[in-house]
Amino acid sequence: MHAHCKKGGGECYGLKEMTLLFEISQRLISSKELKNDLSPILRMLVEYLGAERSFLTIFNRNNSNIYIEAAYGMSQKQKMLGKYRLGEGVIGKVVELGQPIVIQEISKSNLFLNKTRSELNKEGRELSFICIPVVVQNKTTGALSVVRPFNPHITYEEDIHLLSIVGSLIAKTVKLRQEKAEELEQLKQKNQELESEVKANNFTTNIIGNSSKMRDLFSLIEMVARTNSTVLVRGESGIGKELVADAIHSESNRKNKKMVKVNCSALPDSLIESELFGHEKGAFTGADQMRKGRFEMAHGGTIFLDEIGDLPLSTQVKLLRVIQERAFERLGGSDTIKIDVRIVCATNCNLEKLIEEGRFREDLFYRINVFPIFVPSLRERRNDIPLLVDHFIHKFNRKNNAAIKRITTSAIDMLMVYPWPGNVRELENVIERACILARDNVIHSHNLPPTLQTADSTATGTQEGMTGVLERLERQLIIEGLTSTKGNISKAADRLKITERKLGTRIKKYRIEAWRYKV
Ligand SMILES: Nc1ncnc2c1ncn2[C@@H]1O[C@H](COP(=O)(O)OP(=O)(O)OP(=O)(O)O)[C@@H](O)[C@H]1O
Repeated sequence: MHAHCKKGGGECYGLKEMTLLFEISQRLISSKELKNDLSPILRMLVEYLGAERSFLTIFNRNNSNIYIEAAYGMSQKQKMLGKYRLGEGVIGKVVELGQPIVIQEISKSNLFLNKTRSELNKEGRELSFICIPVVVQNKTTGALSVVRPFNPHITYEEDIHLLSIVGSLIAKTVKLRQEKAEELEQLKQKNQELESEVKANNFTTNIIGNSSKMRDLFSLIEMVARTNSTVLVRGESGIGKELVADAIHSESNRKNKKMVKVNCSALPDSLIESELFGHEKGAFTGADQMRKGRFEMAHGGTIFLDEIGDLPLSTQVKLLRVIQERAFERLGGSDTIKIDVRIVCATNCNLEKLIEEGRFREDLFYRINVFPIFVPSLRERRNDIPLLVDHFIHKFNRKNNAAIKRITTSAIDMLMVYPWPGNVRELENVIERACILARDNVIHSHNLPPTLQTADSTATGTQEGMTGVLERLERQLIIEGLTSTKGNISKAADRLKITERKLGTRIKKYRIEAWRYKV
């Protein structure tokens, strides 16, 4: 190397540099740890060259950022500051062009950005910056830089030559670091995506809707969630009242505590009290152990009382006391239990009418009606239908590992005009059924249930005659009855004001699959 030295003098490259290269290669051969830390090599470079600092930057191909991977002679803070875009400053240019760049006197250079905010001269002596690309398989993986006092005895070709040899010695390690960093970056990105998915998985992604009515609903939920007020969620069946209750809990500061759900209509009157308030051992025949009730279980959290209109009058009195005093006794017990619980109730009943009929206590009504939230029916927000359909197709695909891609315009048209007595629940069922029937991963109008087929789409029109039209109407009414009672035949018969037997024969006649409406 001495032979290449263009200028004479003691600072000329020579044996010293040969020794440096030899030592670097020795270190690379013997140490596995260098894979993790390149700074010993940078230190050697600085020491042998009498340089100020040296650093290695790596190019991240995922985001085109170049950052300092290892350095010697720089603080941690300076390292953090050393971030460059492809083509930005000296380093960005070296990586972009794959060519070395030398800046003789950095204090006079425009290209030298000094992002790391380092000194631009050393005790009055100018500093030079030499940067070479680290190339692996013809691709620039990073750049190796040295900042050292300006030395008029050394030509820059020599600097570049020496650094290029060091660069090729460490190239493999740099490549590994690059891959690792990119992998890390990808994981970070994935993590961020998941995090935002979880965040986005807040109530507005669970409760689908973009109509103004739904947006109003979202802001009501947000407002009330933060308080401890009792909430009454009202609206038709299958409309998403339970989702609203979930949202109130998950948006509240009780979200890390339990949410206990009780369906007041699902429990026989004889059991509801012990279910809600618990019982002591021996409180009644069969009570061979003490059992905590749902209110106790919900302590610190939220209790959701669904179908509150179905609560027997005797239990209503007790509930009133819980709401007023947050206190109760277990069945058969005398100790008063105090609880801290947020109460959310829901109903699809006309509570005002129940009060008139003496089936619901007026005082309880006022206690639970502190903050009523009305959930709009699907008919009132038809423009949400396409969004909901997409959501349910996605949900079905995920659940069944299916690949339904789309729904035809004519099928969507049919969904848009249907009155949806069973609301979103009915729409969900219709889409699930259509997904099962879809043959080419596309939902067509013929995959939708007959109730949705209009005269136009079935091409019957008035030709079917009065009996046909009446039968269709009868069938539709039965389906609506079943939908609104979740497939409960006796309740549906009640609602349709016909006997259960009569409803049974009609269901058979029209080949209605009543089980489909059970949820
Ligand atoms: N806005 C919505 N976005 C997404 N899914 C919804 C929406 N509304 C309802 N659903 C879905 O419809 C079904 C019925 O919802 P939910 O049980 O909350 O209704 P509900 O009003 O409580 O009914 P009910 O009064 O019969 O208890 C659920 O599967 C729910 O996930």
